[in-house]
Amino acid sequence: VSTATKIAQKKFDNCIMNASGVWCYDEKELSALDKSEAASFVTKSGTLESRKGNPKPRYFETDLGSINSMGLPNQGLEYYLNFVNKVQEQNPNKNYFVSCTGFNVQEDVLLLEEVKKSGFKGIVELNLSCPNVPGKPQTGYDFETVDMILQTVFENYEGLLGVKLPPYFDIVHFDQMAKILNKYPLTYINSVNSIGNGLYIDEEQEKVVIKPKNGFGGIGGDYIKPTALANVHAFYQRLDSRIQIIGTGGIKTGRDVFEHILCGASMVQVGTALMKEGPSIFRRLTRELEAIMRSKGYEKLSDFKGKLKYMN
Ligand SMILES: O=C(O)c1[nH]c(=O)[nH]c(=O)c1Cl
Repeated sequence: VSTATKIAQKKFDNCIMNASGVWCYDEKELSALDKSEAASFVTKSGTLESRKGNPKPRYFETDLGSINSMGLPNQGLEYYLNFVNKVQEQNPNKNYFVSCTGFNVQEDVLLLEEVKKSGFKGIVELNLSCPNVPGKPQTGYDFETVDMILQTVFENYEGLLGVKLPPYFDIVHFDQMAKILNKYPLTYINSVNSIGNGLYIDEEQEKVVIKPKNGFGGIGGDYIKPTALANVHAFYQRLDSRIQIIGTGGIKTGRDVFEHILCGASMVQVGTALMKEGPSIFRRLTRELEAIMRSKGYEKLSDFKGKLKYMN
């Protein structure tokens, strides 16, 4: 049987979805994702109460990516749980994600109690890496706190739960974080969030381009793909195989999807490029990935997942 026929017969499970924060603020945006070719969707990170977020302009697109300092604007976790529970009922064969984030461990526990009370059957993404709430550090860079949060959260929460991590830039930090993560019954880790506190400048006006934090914001897009691939692969090398990896960062073509999977990702999420192109991007990325797989004779993701070669 020809390779092409084999691929046609074993269409791989779609593995592409949105990154939290992009095209997922309200029911309208989430419904558009649900209608698209995306494998699933994740909501904007919900907090205990709804939030307006930082003053605008707080998002800016560049040729190579984006800078954002949204400040966690969201409708509140309850809104997202109500909506996703409804959608989940209509599509039992899809696994939906709800993202949430507290400002301390007590809030994280309250959020997960709210999830449990709502009867949510999907996957929770605990965001440990928002870089844009003035005065709040990125939890993911405080290893002891991450350990304490996961220990506390898993004392009571039995559902499917993953964590959204910031990018790390030090091999010892990969070692230390993996050691902590391997202690817990995590469904997955999502690596990476934006690279925090970058600065993009309008040279003509000699000015920053976003209002919050004197122009400092999280960087996404082409700028961060090498960092994202390194984080995905570093955790792939270190985590128990029971913990899946969602790869996020710098994805705008089928090649980028292929590279994230080659580094060990089981699924990928698209942020900046989705913001630029809209939900039709999922059809394009799926087609481009299929073409690459066909040209290499791969039938399913496991044929190449994590199989990045080193130079011997
Ligand atoms: O400013 C934001 O809302 C934001 N922006 C990001 O780039 N990552 C996050 O996790 C969040 Cl929560």
